[in-house]
Amino acid sequence: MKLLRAAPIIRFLIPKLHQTMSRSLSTGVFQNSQPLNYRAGGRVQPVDSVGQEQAYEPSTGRVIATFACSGEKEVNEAIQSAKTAFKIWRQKSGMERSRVLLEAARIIRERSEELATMETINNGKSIFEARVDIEISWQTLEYYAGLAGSMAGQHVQLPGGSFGYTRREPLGVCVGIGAWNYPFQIACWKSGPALACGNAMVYKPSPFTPITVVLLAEIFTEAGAPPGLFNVVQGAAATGEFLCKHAEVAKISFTGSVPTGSKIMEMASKGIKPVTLELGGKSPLIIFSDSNFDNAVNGALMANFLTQGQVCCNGTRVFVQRDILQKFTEEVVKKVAKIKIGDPLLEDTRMGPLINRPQLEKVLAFVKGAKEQVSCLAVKMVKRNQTAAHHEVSLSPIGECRDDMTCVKEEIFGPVMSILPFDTEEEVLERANNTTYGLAAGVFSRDIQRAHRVAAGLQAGMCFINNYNVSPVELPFGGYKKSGFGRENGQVAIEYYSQLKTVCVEMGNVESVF
Ligand SMILES: NC(=O)C1=CN([C@@H]2O[C@H](COP(=O)(O)OP(=O)(O)OC[C@H]3O[C@@H](n4cnc5c(N)ncnc54)[C@H](O)[C@@H]3O)[C@@H](O)[C@H]2O)C=CC1
Repeated sequence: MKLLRAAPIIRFLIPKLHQTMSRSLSTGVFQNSQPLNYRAGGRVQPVDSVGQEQAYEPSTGRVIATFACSGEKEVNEAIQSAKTAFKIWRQKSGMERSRVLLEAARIIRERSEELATMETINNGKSIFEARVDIEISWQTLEYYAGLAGSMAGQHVQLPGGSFGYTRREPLGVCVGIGAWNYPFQIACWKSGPALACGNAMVYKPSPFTPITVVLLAEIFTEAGAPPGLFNVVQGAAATGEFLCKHAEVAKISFTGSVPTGSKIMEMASKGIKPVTLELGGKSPLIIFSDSNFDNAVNGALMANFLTQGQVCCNGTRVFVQRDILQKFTEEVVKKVAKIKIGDPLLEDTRMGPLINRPQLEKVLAFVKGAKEQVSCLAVKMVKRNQTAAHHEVSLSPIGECRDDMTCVKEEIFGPVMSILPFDTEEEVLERANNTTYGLAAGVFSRDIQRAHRVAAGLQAGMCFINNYNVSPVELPFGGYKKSGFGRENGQVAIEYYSQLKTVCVEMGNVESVF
């Protein structure tokens, strides 16, 4: 997400921007020298491997870490480590778990500048955005710390003084598999509710971004979590499959692409394991001509260009009512031209490089295809450093698109906004819903009845009215249709990391029918 997450906090952070941040690392310096797997409360080298991966600093193209992908034995070691911790952790009261999560949140807050810097180095997003991600991360742990103490069942009176009650119990060892666009934040979105419910976790980050999640593991240990409560295995698809197929795993929570989500569901089905799938999107953002114009333009920028456009819930199909189309497009183009692209560790940069060369090429292919089909109103190509393969970004609001264009139908995962004209509410709603995805949607209008009516008609799990890409941890987040199922954030996430036991108590004698 995904920066669904950021806007209120961005406002909150602006004053801090002017402070001079003491930072020991600059671009082109960091080199990982420590083991990146974590189990039983410490960093370890994996006991076996299925190949090797390299992680890059996107802004320079430098290799910053080379690591072994964990094999079946190492995955099993991590799961056994989690099982050991689970036995201790599940016995703790909600308040005891809460204290550990609060302490972890406090440490993240204290180390936020260091964590944000590492996230920027490994992911390429601007330091400004990385700070927001870290802020959301500790807020997530605080929120679930708050819920941990109040998880409770129901008491139900039955005839003759008998009664029943329900207990909300943890699932066991949960697996988290994360994407590269929000490495630290996704790990907190999964571990926060999982640990609050009394589970242990084995987490596999994307091989593109292996660094910061290990810092999270260390923070949980420092905060007082039993050794093995949060473990990290590194690797790509093969390692992920060992995790998904392991008999002792109770649940899988995944963030990533639709094809991988489908494979994970298939593997989970063999063991009848519950899954939460947070997948991609091609979300619509509908702008009516009666909306507050400046807000609508700003909303469209927030919906498309955070984290270089690599956000699953981005509103990449921007439907604009025809009478304001030209003015809107001109204003967007003007503002896009001013976005400061550059070294992501510099304070005034708002857009860094894409995650890697293949992602850049994928985005450029979409832009090329679109240019052949429409007259692009603006395509800005930036090549900051010819020698660094990864250090490029393409920024493109593409004007007057049609629904049948590839760039309008497929998830690009880059800084490309497609602008589509529309005339009526009925027409735009039908076109907005004409997609196999359903993660997010937005509507800008001053007509409150219309705004709510359109939100009710949109087939998406997360709808915004007069804003876009804000996601406070208090609100559930997740998709409709091929964008997945299950929810992260909000109170409801507790239901996805726990199971309900019913206890039926007889206060009288057993009346046998035999
Ligand atoms: N929903 C979202 O937030 C995200 C969506 N995406 C979409 O996915 C595209 C590809 O990005 P990727 O990182 O390659 O996504 P991916 O779906 O291939 O990988 C996501 C995670 O799943 C793991 N994985 C891959 N294959 C697996 C398997 N067979 N079993 C278990 N785990 C497996 C990966 O190692 C990674 O940790 C992007 O271009 C974008 O369209 C990517 C990142 C985040």
